[in-house]
Amino acid sequence: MKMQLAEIAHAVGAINDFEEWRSVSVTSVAFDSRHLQPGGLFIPLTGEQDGHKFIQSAIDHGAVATLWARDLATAPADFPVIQVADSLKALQDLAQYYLSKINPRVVAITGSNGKTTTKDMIAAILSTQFNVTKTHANFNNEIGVPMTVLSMEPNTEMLVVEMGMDRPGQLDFLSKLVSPDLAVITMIGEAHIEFFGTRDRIADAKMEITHGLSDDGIFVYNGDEPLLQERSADLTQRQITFGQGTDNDLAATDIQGSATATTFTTNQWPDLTFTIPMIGTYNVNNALAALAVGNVYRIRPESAQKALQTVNLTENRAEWVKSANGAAILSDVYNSNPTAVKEVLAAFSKTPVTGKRYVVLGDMLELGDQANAMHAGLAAAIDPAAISHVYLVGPHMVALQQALAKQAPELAVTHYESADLVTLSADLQASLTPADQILLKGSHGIHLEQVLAALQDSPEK
Ligand SMILES: CC(=O)N[C@H]1[C@@H](OP(=O)(O)OP(=O)(O)OC[C@H]2O[C@@H](n3ccc(=O)[nH]c3=O)[C@H](O)[C@@H]2O)O[C@H](CO)[C@@H](O)[C@@H]1O[C@H](C)C(=O)N[C@@H](C)C(=O)N[C@H](CCC(=O)N[C@@H](CCC[C@@H](N)C(=O)O)C(=O)O)C(=O)O
Ligand SMILES: Nc1ncnc2c1ncn2[C@@H]1O[C@H](COP(=O)(O)OP(=O)(O)OP(=O)(O)O)[C@@H](O)[C@H]1O
Ligand SMILES: C[C@@H](N)C(=O)N[C@H](C)C(=O)O
Repeated sequence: MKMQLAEIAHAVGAINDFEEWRSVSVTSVAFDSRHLQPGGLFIPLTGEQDGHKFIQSAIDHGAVATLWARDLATAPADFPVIQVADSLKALQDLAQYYLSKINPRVVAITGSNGKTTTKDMIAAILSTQFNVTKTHANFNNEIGVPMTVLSMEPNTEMLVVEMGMDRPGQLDFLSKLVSPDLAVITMIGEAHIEFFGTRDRIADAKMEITHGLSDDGIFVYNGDEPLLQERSADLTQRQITFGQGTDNDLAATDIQGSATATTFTTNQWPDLTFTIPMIGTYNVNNALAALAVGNVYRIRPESAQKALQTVNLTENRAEWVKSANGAAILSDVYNSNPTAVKEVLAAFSKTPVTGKRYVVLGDMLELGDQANAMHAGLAAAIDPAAISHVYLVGPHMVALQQALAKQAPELAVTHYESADLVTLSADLQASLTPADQILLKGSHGIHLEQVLAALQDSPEK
């Protein structure tokens, strides 16, 4: 980005006199002083601590100006300051201004699972023809979305933005913040169901992503999900469905999976075989969503085919890596919820292996009073003929341990407390041989990435 301070001050409703600094040029923004680049605007946010206390660190890292939502008397002397009432709102207002200035077409993606993967796939396909800016990693909330907007280069033609939520109203806000031209819902699962109670209410909240859609906007959604089909009937915008069902506008046909890649054809382009460098039928759905979006923007299917084949995916989403002793690790440690676990277990249990298959499952968080039943319910997705040993981590996983003791008493199952990741890692290192495969999946808050790092024999990520 490149804006002068005067422009920024007007966009955020500055309440101080900034005239002497009006021509200071800003080329980036950061809310963490440690991430500031020279020429950056520091945006002090309040988390556990008050970000304002890091202003000197911001200046040391190259900040040329700062927002300030505190008494001006506490601001740094002789340094460009824009005083605002609320720095988070100022960040959001600045993003909305910058978005209108660059004026890209906006594709917004949400869903209980698959947001990040689908975002990466859509960006890869659109990048074959357009200048694309996409969400960095998982920056998908009321801070992450404005940061994504402000990361756009001036020549950005397409903005591909991931939107997350764990409460009603959040997607309504984010959708109205960026006014998408096209909105995608990947699927409805059980993520954050603790705060909704039912999948119906999750679907209601996910549909909020259409609230910012213009009348000529487009809604792309998983046509296999009845909760979305029901709700899409209320929309006037053009709709495109994708999924496995043959009645979808874009349906997968002839899916063939291997450990490291999945191929499929579609009803729209029956003579074209698509390949994605990842495991799982569920990722075919993510690819279908991306193909549907590419088709809206007239990307040739052959170009989309090539883009999917080499898509650069965000780490720890069913990513194959090697352990220090050569065993194959399927790292799916970013997050977890029941549908995601069942999907990846189904795929992992079919992968060819010469040694044994091990599974490490960490607690699935934010499931509320359904947690015990949902953890026990995973037992049906664990095939003792395919899996040699199940390692469970966290208090909720005791319910799965008990269910497996009844369902498959012969299956080796070991349970660890959340604090015992070092012990778990040591036990795994003692068991794994180069011929084995191991799946790691757990909620963000269980931090199985620590086990991953131990098995890769690298410093904790
Ligand atoms: C509020 C905030 O700024 N949080 C960030 C902060 O965390 P924390 O509060 O622990 O930091 P501190 O108290 O230490 O610091 C306070 C501020 O001071 C800054 N600072 C600190 C030290 C220093 O030396 N210099 C500094 O300037 C600091 O940056 C703070 O601003 O700091 C962390 C480290 O920078 C940040 O990671 C943290 O950011 C939070 C996680 C955040 O929301 N970041 C967004 C950019 C984002 O999108 N993060 C995503 C995860 C989003 C997510 O969880 N999405 C959910 C769905 C949506 C749920 C929604 N309700 C929500 O709350 O998110 C999902 O399921 O996907 C990501 O990180 O991947
Ligand atoms: N379409 C899908 N259906 C079911 N599960 C999926 C789907 N896509 C991905 N997953 C599962 O969800 C995990 C996270 O994928 P991804 O990060 O793309 O989703 P996300 O919605 O961004 O997740 P989060 O909300 O945790 O950031 C994957 O590793 C996989 O286990
Ligand atoms: C990534 C974050 N929003 C999230 O989903 N947290 C849950 C509770 C987790 O820790 O898995």
